[in-house]
Amino acid sequence: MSCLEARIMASHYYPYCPQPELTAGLTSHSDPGVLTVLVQNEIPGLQVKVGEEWLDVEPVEGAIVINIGDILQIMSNDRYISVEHRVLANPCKEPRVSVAVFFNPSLRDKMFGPLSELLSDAKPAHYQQFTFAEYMKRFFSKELDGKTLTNYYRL
Ligand SMILES: O=C(O)CCC(=O)C(=O)O
Ligand SMILES: [Fe+2]
Repeated sequence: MSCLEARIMASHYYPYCPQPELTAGLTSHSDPGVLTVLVQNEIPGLQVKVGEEWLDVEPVEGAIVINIGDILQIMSNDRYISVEHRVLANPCKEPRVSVAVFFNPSLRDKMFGPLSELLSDAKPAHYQQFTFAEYMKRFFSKELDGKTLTNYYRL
């Protein structure tokens, strides 16, 4: 099944923040789509949540970051787990810049859920079915707040 046809690019600019401890660059979230490809400049700030800990994703020249998104977690019935991440406010004088490309399904009215090939009596579905249109509407009407989208569709 194809599910990567719709690609959306978002650019982020994080200016110098003189009091970074008082705010956030981007609050904690996981990306809703299938995969995200991200490039960042040399200024740090991106963090991923591993267990209860936030770990820095150190910028590496020429490297790209690939995030697993929520709908891949759902389609794989939790075989792949989407990554919760956030960006700290930027304490450096140079701005932080990142460019993300989100790979999403293009069939907005098609039903999505765990792939039937992965399910059996021993491995029941962990998520309900939904259209991608309904799913994205829910994403855009909520806060960027951790993994609430996967939690909403979990059975
Ligand atoms: O700026 C970044 O490094 C992350 C951006 C991000 O998480 C997003 O666009 O979903
Ligand atoms: Fe993100």
